[in-house]
Amino acid sequence: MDNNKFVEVKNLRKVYDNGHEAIKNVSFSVKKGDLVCLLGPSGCGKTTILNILAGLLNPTEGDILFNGKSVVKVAPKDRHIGYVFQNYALYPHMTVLQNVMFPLIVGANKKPKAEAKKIATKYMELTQITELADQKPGNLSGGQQQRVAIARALVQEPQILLMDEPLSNLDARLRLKIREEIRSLVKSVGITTLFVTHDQEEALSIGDKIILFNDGVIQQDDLGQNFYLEPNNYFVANFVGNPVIDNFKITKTANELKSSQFTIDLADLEESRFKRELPDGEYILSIRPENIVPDPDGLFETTVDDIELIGRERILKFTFDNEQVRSLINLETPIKRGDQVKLKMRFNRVFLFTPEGERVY
Ligand SMILES: Nc1ncnc2c1ncn2[C@@H]1O[C@H](COP(=O)(O)OP(=O)(O)OP(=O)(O)O)[C@@H](O)[C@H]1O
Repeated sequence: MDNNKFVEVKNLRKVYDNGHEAIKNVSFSVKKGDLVCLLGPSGCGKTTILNILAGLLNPTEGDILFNGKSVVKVAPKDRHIGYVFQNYALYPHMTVLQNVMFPLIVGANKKPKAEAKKIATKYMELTQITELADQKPGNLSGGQQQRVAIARALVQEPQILLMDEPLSNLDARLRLKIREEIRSLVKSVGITTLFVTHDQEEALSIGDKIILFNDGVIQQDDLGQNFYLEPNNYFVANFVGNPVIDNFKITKTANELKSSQFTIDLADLEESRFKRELPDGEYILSIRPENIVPDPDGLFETTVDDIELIGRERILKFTFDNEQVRSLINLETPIKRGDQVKLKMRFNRVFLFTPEGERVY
């Protein structure tokens, strides 16, 4: 048994009946006990993958292995999976306790009622809903319903937990609280978890690793910090990070990178960071807003269009080639709207992409 490949997805493809190819040759693996976030914009195929893992959808091609064994032909109920749906899917006419016990009192492996109640009680304690046992779902808050759905998914002690945007119906503050609770709960139970979200901050905060998708293709499968520090391509660089990364159109010549307002000597970049030889031509230079900062020796001068306060920091906004660009500065720096500032780039934090999005530096 290879614990590094507790879940293994191999060359998965899904073409829906209408011909839409939602998943295009996707392969990844999940380590036993890890909480992995499947991240990506709406429509990128996250739910399709969860449904294939759960057995609710058949793949067009490819294989899925749990613990080294292919499950493609195994019925959903025999895959030992817990699924928490976006809308919780609780039974409205049942109490919380009846909802949580339900998976244990139906089907071939049903347990005696007393035993089912004992197990349900254990998971209701873990998810802190014991005192809600006799309530109906309609009387519960979103966060409480969420906990019931998680308890119900865990009672069968599945080997894998799938969660599809489980926090999307909660308000911002509750999302932060519940995401921490989910992480600590799944870690204490030790269950291998795949958690779908479109929210990069959520993924960065709870994922042991993140798999970022776009248009049915994996863009990066990595530790959270690497999406930030070493994005694989232009899409990743722009999807992850808040405020979003700054992009500048540049032209490369033999010795220089030239934009409409600044010129960088190629000798100022680190040779070892080039991923390949760069022919002269058009590229995109991208840099995170905290790495382009006011400095009297800056590369270029610009006017501050606007300033946004975000907690302990401020975002300076300016216009470059008709696009908005941002610089992240601390609260104390005495700069105000309308000021002229010179901005300097930390060259070792610059990325270069081809117009097609390939990272070349
Ligand atoms: N039954 C279906 N028939 C045809 N196309 C489908 C079907 N279900 C989903 N799709 C399409 O497949 C793509 C992937 O859908 P999926 O629901 O997996 O995306 P997602 O990343 O989970 O998005 P969201 O966050 O909006 O749920 C989308 O373009 C969607 O329109």
